[in-house]
Amino acid sequence: MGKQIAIIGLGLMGGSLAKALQSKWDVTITGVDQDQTTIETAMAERTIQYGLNHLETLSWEVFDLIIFCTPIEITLQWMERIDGKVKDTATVIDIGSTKGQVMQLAAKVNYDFIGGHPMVGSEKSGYIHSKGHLFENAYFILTPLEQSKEEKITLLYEMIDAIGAMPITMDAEQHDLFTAVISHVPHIIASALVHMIKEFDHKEVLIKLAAGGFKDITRIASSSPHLWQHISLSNKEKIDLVLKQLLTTIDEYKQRLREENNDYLFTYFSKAKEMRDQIVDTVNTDIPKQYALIVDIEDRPGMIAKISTLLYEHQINIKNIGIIHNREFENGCLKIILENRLDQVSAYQVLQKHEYLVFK
Ligand SMILES: NC(=O)C1=CN([C@@H]2O[C@H](COP(=O)(O)OP(=O)(O)OC[C@H]3O[C@@H](n4cnc5c(N)ncnc54)[C@H](O)[C@@H]3O)[C@@H](O)[C@H]2O)C=CC1
Ligand SMILES: O=C(O)C(=O)Cc1ccc(O)cc1
Repeated sequence: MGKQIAIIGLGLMGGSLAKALQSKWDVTITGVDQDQTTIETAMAERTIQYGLNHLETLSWEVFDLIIFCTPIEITLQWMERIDGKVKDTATVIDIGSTKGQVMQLAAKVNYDFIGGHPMVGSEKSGYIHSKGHLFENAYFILTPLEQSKEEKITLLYEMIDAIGAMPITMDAEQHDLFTAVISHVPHIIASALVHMIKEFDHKEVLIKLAAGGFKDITRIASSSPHLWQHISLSNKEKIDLVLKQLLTTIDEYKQRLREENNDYLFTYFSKAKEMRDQIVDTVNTDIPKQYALIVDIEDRPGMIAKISTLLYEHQINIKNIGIIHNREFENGCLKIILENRLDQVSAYQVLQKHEYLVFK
């Protein structure tokens, strides 16, 4: 019969986790979501064996693993309400984007709660956008308490391995600072850049012209406002600290620009380039960026061969092809480099025609 798992919240993340666990582990999944259509779809697709549209009557004591995939404030409410209701051998986790608040509460409740955060997602939300291979090659952060039991951490390592992700352990404080730096503040800045447009005349023209860099850097401003409102409130101290540091950097730039300090300006951009190029290197060591396509596929044997053959049949030369082994903030995990722009466009069309999810 396998493990009895409850997944609370079957949206983008919960739906994806349910799909991944259903296909990769020996499990019986009960899915709970307030949205009845979500439950019906997940049942029809056999993502879950049992479905419920409210939490009040859930038999918490039957589950080996309970996973909260709800907005953080809902997770906090229910973490308190289930105290005394889960069995001793159960492991309870969440996958929320901030860890300070949940881990403070985890230290008080009388069951074993370990924080989790897969460092992958998208600007979309809801079950409709969920996919079983979302977690492949993504980092999955765990924030255990000092008293967390070894066998429960091991179980979560097994789960992370089963869904194709890579576990990293840290404490909640460190997690919230790191994510403020690499995720939360970048989301705030992306939205600030979009707001900046309205401060200037000819807004419509500016929007029309906003391509290239502006479009790249503001993609994440299209994320769920509800999600980011709650992430912001739930990590306000760390976000404040990081924003302060960022404003110091910008103020210094402004000052040096006024002084026309040429050396400073060059160093500003060259140091940033040097560091940004290193990030690209850790994501993928040997694939250059130009004429690239990203294909959202499952990381399983034969997929590269299948796509290479398809492009070969259409006389499209591949310069390089490889799996991206860190999917954080990426749309897909197979990266293809083409010889030239024409091949890039042709490959894009061929792959789309064969119903691959492909990004330029
Ligand atoms: N969206 C992303 O890219 C990522 C999100 N996360 C975290 O995952 C969690 C969920 O986010 P998403 O899946 O993106 O949101 P979502 O909006 O796609 O899904 C949330 C689901 O929870 C359900 N829900 C809300 N309140 C409920 C309640 N009281 N009872 C039952 N169901 C309820 C909603 O109906 C919805 O289906 C959040 O805590 C977020 O911080 C973590 C990593 C990435
Ligand atoms: O799509 C993107 O770029 C994201 O930033 C997705 C994301 C959103 C929230 C998280 O806690 C982790 C990842």
